[in-house]
Amino acid sequence: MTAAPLVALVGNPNAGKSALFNALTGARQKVGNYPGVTVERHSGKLTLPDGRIVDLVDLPGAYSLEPSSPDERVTRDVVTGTQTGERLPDALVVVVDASNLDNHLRFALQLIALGLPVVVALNMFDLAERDGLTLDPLKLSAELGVPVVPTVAVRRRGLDELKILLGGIVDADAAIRLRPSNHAIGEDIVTLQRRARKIAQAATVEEAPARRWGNALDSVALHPVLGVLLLFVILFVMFQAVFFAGAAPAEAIASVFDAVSGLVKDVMPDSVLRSLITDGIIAGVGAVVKFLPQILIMFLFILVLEASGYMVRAAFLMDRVMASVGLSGRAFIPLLSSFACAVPGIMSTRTIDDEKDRLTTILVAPLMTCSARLPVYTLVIGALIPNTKVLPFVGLQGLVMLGLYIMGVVGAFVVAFVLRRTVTKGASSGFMMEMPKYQLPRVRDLAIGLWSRAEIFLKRAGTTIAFTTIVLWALLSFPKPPEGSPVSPVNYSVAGRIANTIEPAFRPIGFNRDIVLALIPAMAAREVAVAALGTVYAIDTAGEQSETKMAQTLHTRWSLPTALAFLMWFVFAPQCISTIAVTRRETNGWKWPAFMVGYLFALAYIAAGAAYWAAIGFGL
Ligand SMILES: Nc1nc2c(ncn2[C@@H]2O[C@H](COP(=O)(O)OP(=O)(O)OP(=O)(O)O)[C@@H](O)[C@H]2O)c(=O)[nH]1
Ligand SMILES: [Mg+2]
Repeated sequence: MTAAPLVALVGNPNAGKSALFNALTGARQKVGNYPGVTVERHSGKLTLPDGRIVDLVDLPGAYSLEPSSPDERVTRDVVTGTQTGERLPDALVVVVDASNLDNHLRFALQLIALGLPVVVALNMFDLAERDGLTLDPLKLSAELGVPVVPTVAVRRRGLDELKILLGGIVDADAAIRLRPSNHAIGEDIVTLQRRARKIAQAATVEEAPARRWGNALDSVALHPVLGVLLLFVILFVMFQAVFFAGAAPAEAIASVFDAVSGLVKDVMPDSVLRSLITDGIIAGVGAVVKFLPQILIMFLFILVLEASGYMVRAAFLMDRVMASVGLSGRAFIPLLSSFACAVPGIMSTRTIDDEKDRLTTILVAPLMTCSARLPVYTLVIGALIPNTKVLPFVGLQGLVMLGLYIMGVVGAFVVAFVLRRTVTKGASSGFMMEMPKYQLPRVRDLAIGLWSRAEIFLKRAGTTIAFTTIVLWALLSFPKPPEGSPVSPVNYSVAGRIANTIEPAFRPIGFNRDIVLALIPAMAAREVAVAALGTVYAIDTAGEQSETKMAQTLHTRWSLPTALAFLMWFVFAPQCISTIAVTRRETNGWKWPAFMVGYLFALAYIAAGAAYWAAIGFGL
């Protein structure tokens, strides 16, 4: 049996390769309206009209065959057959953006010159039409010498034609494989660019000056003052929405968990097993899951900003700030993805060409406030920061939350500044990123994006978080104090004793025993802190605790300075095993993850202490 033919999707960043890949294979690869979304190869299966199966790979976007960053290297190695563990593709689908033809044709010409069978997907044909650009695919095909098919990946237009053409070129019996013509491969960039422009002109039938509302939008979005203002307004609205719109659904989820817990208590006699189910699993997992609405609201904002094309504008605005601390403009998007989770953020640093630049970005990425901190922040802020309005529509809780996010960003900038002058010394490179076109986000894409986040979150709640909570529950429940003992069950337990031993080390920064108890299991994943507090209080109050009442318990047991210290700890502390693991993988060793963990713990301790003593000093 021969293996299925291998076809690779290649082209410039943001041409729509992943959108096409998803449409052809039914996969759900992330698409986003900015360059550098895909940084690894992904593969899937595609069925041709004649029933043959083809292995399709989606590759990271590249600008040319001379890679300037690790993700582009993957692309070059795959199409030249030098990637280890990967055979040379049998054909290429070269994806070009019809509305940005001369830029994209440059790379297309290099790819065609490799000599592999090629189909060109003239993608984003709808955007070209919107911009008043009329193209002639047949003319383009004649100029390039390969078949060309207009496509609109996101509306599944042109897919059937594409598959037919593909069927024609992936012929398993093709005995002769064209030899690369060294013509365009050896051609210098200027000649190549000139040829690309000529071909684009030849294929253009008409270019009507379209409405340039995008430009009008950009004159505000990219304005040095108005643009920054707009960015802050957007962020501000986002954090207010997290609190206002998220609160009611969060309470609804909490009351469902309470109801289930009540039901278990009604049908089961009081036993260790019942305590495991109610105090351990339901209290722990419920405490985390209730934050799902807030996390989804935050992601909805981020997804809309990504899909609309605004993110790259924000990156451009921040470029000057980034450069002043020695980070490259390209670091913006990895850092921004780290607001979701540092793991994909650190992986997307592969789009940064300079090694020192890239390392600095990796080292500061965990300072961006990831979504795992959201439950912790929301719980503590909700419990201890008064729900007052500073101004109409401006809630204090949302402001404090925004403040914590800003603290993380400022922390990252300061650390980057210091690192670039010490351990990762070097010059920073400038901003080089194409501005994507503005687009209305598609509901389907948003839904898929939200769904995949919800899946990741719930999976974590069901695995890592449930597991650590069960272990913690066991450590908190045994041994049991003898009947009539004055010592509380938690203090008598193994976990309580461990926490009481460690607690003195944390007393200078205002942490109480409950916090220390929550902190230890939260080393695995941050949300566990919330789950752990849920379990601690459930056991401590002999099951009287409920999800909906957790905030009240915190309110009575924690002082404001302690709460602030706790929040500051979470801004900085490196409590995430996955982040450490991905840093090891991306830096090929333990040196940098160890450095990262060390400096972050030091910062966390200092910041928490400073917050605690400052709050006491101000008499809070
Ligand atoms: N209007 C329109 N938008 C498209 C089309 N194809 C893709 N898009 C959008 O263009 C953006 C980029 O698409 P992706 O599929 O992520 O691009 P990519 O080529 O995989 O980009 P990288 O992974 O960064 O190399 C996304 O916002 C898509 O929704 C199209 O034919 N028409
Ligand atoms: Mg992609």
